[in-house]
Amino acid sequence: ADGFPAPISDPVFDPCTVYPPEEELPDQKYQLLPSGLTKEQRRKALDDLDEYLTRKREHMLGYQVNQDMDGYKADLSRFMEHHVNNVGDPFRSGGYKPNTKVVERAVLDYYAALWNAKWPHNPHDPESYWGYMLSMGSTEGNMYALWNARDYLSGRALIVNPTRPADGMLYVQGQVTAETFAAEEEKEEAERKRRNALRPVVFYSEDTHYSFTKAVRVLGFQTFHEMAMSEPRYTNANPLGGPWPMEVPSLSGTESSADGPGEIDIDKLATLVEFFAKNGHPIMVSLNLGSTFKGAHDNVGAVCERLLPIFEQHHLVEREIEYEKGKKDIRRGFWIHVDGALGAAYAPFLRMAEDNPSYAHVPEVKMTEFDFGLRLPRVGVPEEPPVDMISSIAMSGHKWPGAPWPCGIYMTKVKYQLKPPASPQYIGAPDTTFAGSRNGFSPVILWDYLAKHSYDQQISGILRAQRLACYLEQQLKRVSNTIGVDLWVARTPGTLTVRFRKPNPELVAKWSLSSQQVVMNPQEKKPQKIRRRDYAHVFVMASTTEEKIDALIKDLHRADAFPEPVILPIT
Ligand SMILES: COC(=O)[C@H](CCSC)/N=C/c1c(COP(=O)(O)O)cnc(C)c1O
Repeated sequence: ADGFPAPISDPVFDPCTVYPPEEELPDQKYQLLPSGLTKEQRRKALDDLDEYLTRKREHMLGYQVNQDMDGYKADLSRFMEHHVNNVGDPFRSGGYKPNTKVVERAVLDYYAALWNAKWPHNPHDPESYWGYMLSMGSTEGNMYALWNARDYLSGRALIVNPTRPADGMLYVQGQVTAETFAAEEEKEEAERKRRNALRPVVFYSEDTHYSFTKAVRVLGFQTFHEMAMSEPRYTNANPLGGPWPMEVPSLSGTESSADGPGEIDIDKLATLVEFFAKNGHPIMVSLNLGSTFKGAHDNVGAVCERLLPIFEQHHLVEREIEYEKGKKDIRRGFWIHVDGALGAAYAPFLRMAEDNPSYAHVPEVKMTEFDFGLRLPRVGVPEEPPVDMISSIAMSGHKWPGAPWPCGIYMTKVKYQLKPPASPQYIGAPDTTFAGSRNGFSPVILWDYLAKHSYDQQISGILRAQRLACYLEQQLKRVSNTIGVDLWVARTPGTLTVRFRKPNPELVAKWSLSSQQVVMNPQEKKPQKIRRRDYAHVFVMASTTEEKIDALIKDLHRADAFPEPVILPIT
């Protein structure tokens, strides 16, 4: 009608009638036209968006992301003038020169030092670290860890035959040499285990982030449950008894894991791992350091101490992988990954505070060792060097540190690093990361954050947050007593989040409260006897203040705050 070219295709119906209504930010305002928008329309739409985001930022309490943008705008807005792209390996300059790889390397070195890795990166030293900054959040880091572990444990070598064109890719299915199982009396049994030796199985707890379910699907990496269901000899042999659980059970609370601390049940993990290890399968375990809903820290140290003897017993500490006739490689048969999306950013500083009396920090629970420095003596062969137990760590940059968009770090060691499946000449660097084009702004954001916050400031920051989480828990308990409603207030010791009964939708939206429904009695077979609870949680981050908590508490005192029909009086 306005003489401009009409849209290539008209909408079959008005988008504003079907998309989820955001009263505070109507779709209408953001519809784009072939003619573009006038300056006034653009300005108004952007002003409204800015106002909405400002209001939400000031009230965001429900997710583990720091809202404090720490003045990045002042320092860094000038970088919006640049198209940066860190395509290719961070440690190779590559063909695309407008990149910030020098900054990315500085950030990676910083965390390598923090996580007790051998640094700087040296491609010729198997023990030195390798890593890269993620263009997504820890979903990418965890997915890369699963890919890394899957190919490492299944004996695959992505080799580029020097005589082939540089982008040649060849998967060679390695074989675990017969010597590995030579001690087995029964040859047929040894042969069966040898066949399993390149069929890895992954374990993670029921409190693990949903991105793992997605990642194992994408990668075709079998969980222990899927392996058990696909192998007839395993299907009815769950060592825990009864049907195989989908994930490793978490520790139980008074009734079930629903009201438990959110940590993995190490006894059950060990029993499940043992079952597959004794059948010859290599093992991947992912552990949470700051779990999604309860902020729980799996006891990484205790898990490693429990599993190493199992790995020793079933030839999973050192295995010979034969690529081609006579070409052998000694590899691990286990991979422990730490999903430190939230906690890998602050756990080192908690451990420093515990070890330094000047911080007068008496922890509710000591923070577990979790990084590349975690080494355990060999069980069967004490003369051998101790075993470094952790193979990879993922961390989000937008959670505890608080980047303005998803980003993070994946870190492993050169000895586990996949040879790049392709070496495209046109980027001038090996394609060792997950993404093609990679965010080059995130390294600058994290660099600026780390340049501004000394270790001392970071220690004080995490101690403040822990104290504030305790304050929040007390205040919620007081609300519960004052209004005479059981709000099921709970905080796992040492974590930054408090969970409680989900309030009404208006308050959930106002404070961006993340919520989750749990079944309190999952063993119950009669549907009418199943008891569910709707929980919300607040995460205390650097941007969380006592004032914000007090304002939330005030809202929770409102008569309509908890409209639940069945409100159990305090017993
Ligand atoms: C419900 O909360 C979440 O899904 C948040 C990310 C959203 S924050 C706005 N957690 C993501 C997360 C992830 C995925 O990280 P992202 O890809 O950065 O979202 C991996 N591991 C753990 C333990 C996580 O908690």
